[in-house]
Amino acid sequence: MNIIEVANYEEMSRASADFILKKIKGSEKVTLGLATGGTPLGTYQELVKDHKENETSYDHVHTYNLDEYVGLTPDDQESYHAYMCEHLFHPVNLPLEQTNIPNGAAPELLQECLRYDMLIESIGGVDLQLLGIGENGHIGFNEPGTLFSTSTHVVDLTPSTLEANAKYFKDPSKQPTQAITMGIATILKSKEILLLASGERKQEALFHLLRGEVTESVPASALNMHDRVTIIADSQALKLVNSLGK
Ligand SMILES: N[C@@H]1[C@@H](O)[C@H](O)[C@@H](COP(=O)(O)O)O[C@@H]1O
Repeated sequence: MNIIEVANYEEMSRASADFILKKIKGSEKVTLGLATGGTPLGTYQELVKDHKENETSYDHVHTYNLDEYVGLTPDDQESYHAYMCEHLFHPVNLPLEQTNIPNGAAPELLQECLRYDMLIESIGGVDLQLLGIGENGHIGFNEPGTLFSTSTHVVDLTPSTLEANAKYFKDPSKQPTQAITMGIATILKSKEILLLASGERKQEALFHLLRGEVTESVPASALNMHDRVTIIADSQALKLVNSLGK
């Protein structure tokens, strides 16, 4: 695993945007797996800034998001669809027909999971998957205990994940308790993975990922089974690793 330690959130966001831009500029067609949450927001802002300054084209970029809340339609302001349109797709002029996000409002959720998984299978896994990490070590919405062999599935969110993400909902009582997420096996199909972590709240999860055993009780530890993973993390997120792990 390639670990890049940076000073803070802003540096993490710049380094991660540079990493992604190299992929975008280096190929005629590129498939990106994208994440949501607070962590990648700065990265998307940097990509938007670059697009404004350098007119970087996204015409050859196809995207596949990790997850979506069950019950939220794509036009719901609190859906991950809306998040992606607002923070990346619209500002960089990414053709919307080249974007893919699980449909959390699909009438047949199991069928939707199968459709999404086959879509990713059909491209042989994304070229680069961007990941954040949950405080309990989840990736996508794969909660502790998820089998490493899982493909895209519907998940019941744990109390800790609900609590950590409640801040993103104006009315926390409207926060969905289920989500559709790429599975661990789906994520591991990616040709390359970039995981971002910032802040003290992530230090235990990062410690388990980097120094703990590979176990289904820490979903992110599955990344140790992949041979092209880069982690960009700030000093706060690496605090425990640096103090105990050397
Ligand atoms: N499904 C998302 C994850 O993809 C994300 O990594 C996590 C951490 O969020 P944040 O970056 O806001 O800490 O939140 C959610 O659970």
